[in-house]
Amino acid sequence: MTQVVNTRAELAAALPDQAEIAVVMTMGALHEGHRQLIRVARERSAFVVVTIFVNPLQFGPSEDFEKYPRTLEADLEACRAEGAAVVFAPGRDDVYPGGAPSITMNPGPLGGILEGASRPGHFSGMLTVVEKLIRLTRADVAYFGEKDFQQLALIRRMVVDLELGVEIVGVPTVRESDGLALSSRNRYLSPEERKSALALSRALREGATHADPAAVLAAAGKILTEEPGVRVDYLELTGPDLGAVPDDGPARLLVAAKVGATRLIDNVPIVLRKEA
Ligand SMILES: Nc1ncnc2c1ncn2[C@@H]1O[C@H](COP(=O)(O)OP(=O)(O)OP(=O)(O)O)[C@@H](O)[C@H]1O
Ligand SMILES: CC(C)(CO)[C@@H](O)C(=O)[O-]
Ligand code: BAL
Repeated sequence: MTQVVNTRAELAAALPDQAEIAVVMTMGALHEGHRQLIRVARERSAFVVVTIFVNPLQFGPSEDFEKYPRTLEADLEACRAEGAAVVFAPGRDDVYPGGAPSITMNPGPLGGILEGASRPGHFSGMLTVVEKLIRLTRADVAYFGEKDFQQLALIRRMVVDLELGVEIVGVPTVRESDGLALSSRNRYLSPEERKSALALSRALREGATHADPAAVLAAAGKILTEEPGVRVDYLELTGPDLGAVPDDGPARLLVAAKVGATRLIDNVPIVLRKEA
């Protein structure tokens, strides 16, 4: 039985004293990517809390907070089907009882690059709510998708730097059979735009067939520039922790682009090899 709670008092009353508590945080409009996070959490923990909250603090003034898809009934159905113990779907006042907080998280240098450069304030708002939700849910372990790779890296860093005492588990990106990374924002795409959006995953896949950094970026970049419906924000190769590109070994290839009015992100792991 899945219990649905809306206030922090109801949430506190629903949490167990003994069992391990796992949390999957979402902004709703649940898809197979979210469901995979819940399934992975359920494999280990009997008590999984799913949070559904469209956090105003992480949206810029010209971003899509108002039009972000809200599909609560279908989301609750998905949480029930995946065996969540509790769904916490708070209102704004339950998360920010004093109104917009005056003290927020500083994401540090890692928050200023890639997504952070394009979305000022986004990571501060994201970390602020994630820290709150970790405490409100009394989570022992929290699951996040690799689709939002920089978000995952920042959360790991926050948990270490602030000693939050919660385990963070990353879950590989779930894709459609044609490669498109599942995202709630895919709903914004027209059929034509959806075809263009496939260039992101195609570019990453093609890039990952190369082992030399320049060849990786050239191959991925070629596919993106050949797709007229896509405007690239960044295409970057980094270390596995978003640091410097290693000479060889694991790295990450990340892309962000606008398809029509919709901004999409994707990334893949990649293994670099020194040229002989
Ligand atoms: N395709 C996916 N595979 C695995 N995890 C995912 C996927 N899409 C989202 N997630 C994860 O689900 C959690 C909640 O994300 P969120 O509710 O923002 O969904 P989203 O699809 O990323 O939405 P948006 O399109 O707004 O970015 C995050 O940890 C996110 O990384
Ligand atoms: C982690 C999160 C739920 C915080 O609002 C959000 O950034 C998301 O859905 O990825
Ligand atoms: N999926 C990350 C949350 C956001 O784009 O605001």
